[in-house]
Order: sequence, then C-alpha cells, then structure tokens
Amino acid sequence: MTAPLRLGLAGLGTVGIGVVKIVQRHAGLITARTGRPVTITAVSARDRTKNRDADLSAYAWEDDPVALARRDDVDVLIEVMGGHDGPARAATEAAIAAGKDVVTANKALLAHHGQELAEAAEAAGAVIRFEAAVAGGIPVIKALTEGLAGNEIRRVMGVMNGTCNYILTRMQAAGLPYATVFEEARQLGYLEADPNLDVGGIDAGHKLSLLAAIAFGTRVSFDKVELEGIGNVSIEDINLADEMGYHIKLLGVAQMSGRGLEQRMTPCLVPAESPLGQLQGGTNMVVLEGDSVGQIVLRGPGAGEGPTASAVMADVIDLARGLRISTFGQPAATLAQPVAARSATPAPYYIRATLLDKPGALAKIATCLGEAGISIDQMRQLNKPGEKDDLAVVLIVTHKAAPADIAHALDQFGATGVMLGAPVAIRIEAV
Ligand SMILES: NC(=O)C1=CN([C@@H]2O[C@H](COP(=O)(O)OP(=O)(O)OC[C@H]3O[C@@H](n4cnc5c(N)ncnc54)[C@H](OP(=O)(O)O)[C@@H]3O)[C@@H](O)[C@H]2O)C=CC1
Ligand SMILES: N[C@@H](CCO)C(=O)O
Repeated sequence: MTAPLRLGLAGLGTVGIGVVKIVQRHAGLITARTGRPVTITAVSARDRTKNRDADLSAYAWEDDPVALARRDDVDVLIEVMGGHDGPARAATEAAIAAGKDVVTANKALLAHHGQELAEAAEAAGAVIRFEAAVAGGIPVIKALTEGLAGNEIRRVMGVMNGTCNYILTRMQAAGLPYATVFEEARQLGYLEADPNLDVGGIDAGHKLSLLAAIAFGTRVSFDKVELEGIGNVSIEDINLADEMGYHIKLLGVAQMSGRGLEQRMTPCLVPAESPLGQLQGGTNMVVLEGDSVGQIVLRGPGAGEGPTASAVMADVIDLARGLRISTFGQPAATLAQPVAARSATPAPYYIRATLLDKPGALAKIATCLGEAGISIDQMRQLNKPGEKDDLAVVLIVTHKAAPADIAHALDQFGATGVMLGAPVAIRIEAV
C-alpha cells in the first residue's frame, strides 16, 4: 500500500466540516479508488472551542493556517476559509512555497490572484485544484479541463449563483418584490456575509472569469467582466417577461470573438421552456459549447456542505491518484493576456418605458429606436387598472440589436421629453 495522502484542513465551516465527514465516512471507498489512504492530520479555524458537528479529536490543531500549511505531516492544503486576501492567500502561498499541492473552494482568491498563484505553484512543482470554486457540486472544471480538452470552446454560459437564482425564482413564484425576497434569503442564511458578493453578481463573475481562463487559454481577468447584479430586477419585469414566455436569470456568458474576450454576468431573459429558464431555486447550470462536441449542459447543486465537499474531495482523489493538471488546464506561462471586448453580439432586447400619455409619445420612442438602426418586433401599451391615465407603460421587444445601439437609443429616449423615469432594457439570450 502506498503512503497515505495527508491533508491539512484550513477552515472548519460549512465546506470544511463536509470534507471531514466524507474523509471519515468514505475512508475505505477512497482507499479502494486511489490505492492509498487519504487522512486528515491537522486542522485550523479561528475558534478552537466551537462545537462543529464532527469528531475532530484525532487531528492536530493549529491556530495559524500558515503554520498548518507548513507542517511536515501535511502533503496537501485544503483551503476552505474564504476571502481573496488574508489567511486564505497567506496559507496558499505558504503551502506552494513548501512545494505542497492546494485544493481550494475559494473563487474570490483565484479570481484575484489566480495567475500569480498558478505560476508560483508550477515553479514549485505543485498543483492547485479548485473544482468546488465554480458551481459547487457540478464537476465543471473537470469537464472543461479533461472531458472537453479536445475541443475549441466556443461559449461558456450559465447560472452560477444559487442565491440569485433562489431570489429570482421565488419572486416569480410568489409574486413578491425584490426587497421582501432578499430579506427572506437573509433569514434563511443564503446570503454571503457581504450580500453584494451574491446580489451584485460579483461571486458569479468570479466563477465566470475562472471558467473563461480555462476555456479560452487566457489569464484570469475578473476585472474585465461586465457585471450587473439583480438588485434592479423588478417583480413587474419578471411578470411581463413571464407573460411573453421568458424568465429572468442572472446569466453569465463568456466567448472569444474576433474583437477579444467577452465576459458578462447580467440579468437576461431566457426562454421559459429552455433548460436555463426551468432552473429553480439554488440550483446552478453551466452550458459549455465546443466545436466538436456541440452543447453540454451540466446542472446540479451550486452550494451547500455535501455538494461543495464532494467537489473538494474529487480534487483530493485526483491528487491521490497522481493526476496532475495545470491550474487552468495549460501551463500558466502559456496563458494569453486577453484583449477585453465589450459585449457586441447582437440580441433581441426587452424594453419597458413609462411615457407621458399624450399624442406622439410612442412615435418619438419608436423614432429613437429606428434612428439607432433597431427594428421593433413587438410593441404594446399596457392598460393596467389603477394606473394614472396620464401615463402609459410601453413594452417593446426588438429584433436583434447590438448592445451599443440599444444604449444609444436609450440615451435618446431621455431627450424626447416624454419619458417618466428611466427605461428598463434587458437582453434576451438565445440558449
Ligand atoms: N458554503 C458553500 O456552499 C460554498 C462555499 N464555497 C467557498 O468555500 C470557502 C468556505 O466557505 P464556507 O465553508 O461556507 O465558509 P464558513 O464561513 O462556513 O467557514 C469558514 C471557516 O474558515 C475559518 N476561518 C476564517 N478565517 C480564519 C482565519 N483567519 N484563520 C483560521 N480560520 C479561519 C472559520 O473559522 P471559525 O469556524 O472558527 O469561525 C470557519 O471555520 C469560501 O471560499 C467559499 O466561497 C464555495 C462553494 C460553495
Ligand atoms: N453564494 C454562493 C455560494 C456558492 O458559491 C451562491 O449563492 O451560489
């Protein structure tokens, strides 16, 4: 029997305790699959006295995760503390400096420091694995780096933040406004400590930037992701979209166009009957498109103790089996510096505008669209009981239009003198 693979576990929260449970429950199964035992030798967290719903008595304790990473009886650091700097970064760097492999669930760390950490790991002969960092229990990193390695990737797309998907689907199902459902999500413990990481689209943007790096062989460029969160999605737009056969999702899309790397994480309308449109609650879905394979759809739990620990353990088991793949699927030095391109791919748009209800108002709006080269597919005025009769809510669905043309037309709306408030424009994504 080969020597055990010895883990040092930094973080004993939701994910860390999930890892402890799998290591303890499946010791025999893991040994059978890898040919060597996988053991935890030492753990670290902030509060040693906390009751953690797992038996940790066999493990050494370190107050300092950096000391944990440097221990002679630790072969692999499991970093499940979180945060893009601080102890997570320090412990990861310490492990790499000591030539040790790192398994992390920390998308923020890699979105901000992925390139330098990958270079340092390769220089030290170490490997960084991060299956759990993107879409929780869904093996999407493995799918891209291994299963689809023979493809040129055309597009990566998906719903990658379970909290946002919960909020949007709950708003729709219960007819509740954003603020009410946001508060429910907080009560249920779904939100990150900084809720803006979720609802601001940042967490999902981190994940998209990691997938884009693997898919397109480029350095992680989170700072170039076009980000828009879900805070401005209204129940009115959710209901109107639904009437037209669409659902609103916080959708990430990354693709390499002739102009450069497009990465966006924004609310979009998707067909209600499509796999993405049907996605309920905290579930994630990632759609991968390769030149040879066509379209692959991966769906599953994007968070939680079991699913996330499952992904961490998949990486651990790969290391125990001796599988060593570069962090982003190819040597870090060969990752290209991407040229970031604003999304220019034309798409239909949903536009809702509130106008003064007077002769010619609608014509002025239609003229702005026409002058921007945008063709109208559907248009209707909503006559809702109880609305003031001096205003008109107008709903427009355009034919495919370039994002820049839509932005220009919306700017022109303001100069017509008939607008009441800002218009809403949401891209309709073909999926
Ligand atoms: N929860 C989930 O479903 C998912 C989480 N992730 C990622 O996994 C990582 C962990 O998440 P999660 O388990 O939810 O986080 P938790 O907040 O539940 O746990 C964090 C753990 O890290 C420990 N910790 C924090 N700071 C320090 C420090 N300075 N020194 C030592 N230990 C520290 C905490 O200690 P103490 O317990 O003593 O406070 C706690 O045990 C994050 O990067 C997260 O983004 C990824 C996918 C899904
Ligand atoms: N806050 C994240 C956790 C999993 O990364 C989500 O809601 O998807």
